[in-house]
Amino acid sequence: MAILECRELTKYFDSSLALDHVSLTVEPGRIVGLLGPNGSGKSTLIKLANGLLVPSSGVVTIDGHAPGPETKELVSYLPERTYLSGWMNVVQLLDFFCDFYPDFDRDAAEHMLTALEISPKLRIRQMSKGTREKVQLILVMSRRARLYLLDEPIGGVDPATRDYIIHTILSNYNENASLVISTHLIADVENVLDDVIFINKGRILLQQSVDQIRQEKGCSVDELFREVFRYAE
Ligand SMILES: Nc1ncnc2c1ncn2[C@@H]1O[C@H](COP(=O)(O)OP(=O)(O)OP(=O)(O)O)[C@@H](O)[C@H]1O
Repeated sequence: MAILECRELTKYFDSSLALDHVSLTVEPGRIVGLLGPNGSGKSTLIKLANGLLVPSSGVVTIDGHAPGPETKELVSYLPERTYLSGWMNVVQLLDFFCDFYPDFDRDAAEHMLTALEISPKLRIRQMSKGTREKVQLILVMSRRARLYLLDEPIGGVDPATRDYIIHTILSNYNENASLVISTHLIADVENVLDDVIFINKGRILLQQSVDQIRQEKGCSVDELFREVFRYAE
């Protein structure tokens, strides 16, 4: 069964259409790039999957269930904006995640924080944007979840560290889990993606595996994205 499924998922904000009859599936064990320009509906889709928004029509399910308390145990979510309190330091954040999430692997988180030389005493409000993103991503990826929904995880991280982060994190997560990464930094993530979903103005333009794209179209995801969006209305 698909871990995430949307059928004809539609979301209006007042009269403005943010998602327009979106149908897609994410299978277990896949790393999926949700790729689209600003305002294309990526965050709206992820929030609907988390139950933070309610669909105007259509359905979203996680492992066959509508978003709710049951699915929150399966999903580890990295929101677009931080929800962590500025006064908390890294140790307090680790304590918080341990208390809150039974599936949190504290050793794995500590290991990644050490690898990235992030001091345990550092408070959220003292962190640079990039460091804050690294810490949040480590916390979210240290849960042993079935589905990770990452909304723009690495926008503030410098390009030299992005690759390292992506690989550190991917070498620490459960291979049977699925990952949806929303980003417009395609070149940085395309080597780790199994599938891509292109979204524009609330509509899915393409859902395909990266291997298929390379074989059939003979180009990289980044090149195809530029091509498709050049002609998108
Ligand atoms: N709470 C809201 N109220 C009204 N309109 C909203 C709200 N949230 C999103 N929208 C609108 O819905 C559309 C999709 O927004 P969304 O945030 O999902 O895009 P996105 O692809 O995540 O963009 P970005 O890459 O800039 O984060 C946009 O036109 C946005 O202005």
